Amino acid sequence: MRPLDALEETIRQRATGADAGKSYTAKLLAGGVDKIGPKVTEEAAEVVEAAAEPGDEGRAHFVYEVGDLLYHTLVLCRSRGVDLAEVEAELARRFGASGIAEKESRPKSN
Ligand SMILES: N=c1c2ncn([C@@H]3O[C@H](COP(=O)(O)OP(=O)(O)OP(=O)(O)O)[C@@H](O)[C@H]3O)c2ncn1[C@@H]1O[C@H](COP(=O)(O)O)[C@@H](O)[C@H]1O
Repeated sequence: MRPLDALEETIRQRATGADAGKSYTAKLLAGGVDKIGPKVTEEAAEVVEAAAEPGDEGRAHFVYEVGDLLYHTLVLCRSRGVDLAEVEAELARRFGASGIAEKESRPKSN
């Protein structure tokens, strides 16, 4: 299972009865979009800040912050009842619309 899928599954489990006192995810979900929305905004700003940091340390910090943003975005999706698969289907639809998927799957002619 991809880490993103495993994370989505954990978030799904937290949405069904986890203790908001013990689980940060359950606490966020209990607050709904009003609570999770500002966290996504905050994490997005931290991603952009980290993107400007130089060197290996800056790069590692950027990766860390992107992880935070993906986590909070998945929690927001759960709050709206949206699965990652639905977002992936939307991205796939765009590939279809732009013809990129077709071009990539086409055998290369020399
Ligand atoms: N990936 C994450 C993850 N990324 C970030 N965070 C939490 O997000 C919070 C962000 O930090 P902040 O300082 O901005 O927030 P805070 O001040 O602690 O809290 P608030 O501002 O929201 O009140 C921290 O508490 C982090 O621990 C995460 N919490 C949980 N997960 C995943 O979710 C799983 C379930 O977690 P629980 O629901 O806590 O059991 C974990 O095993 C992880 O896989």
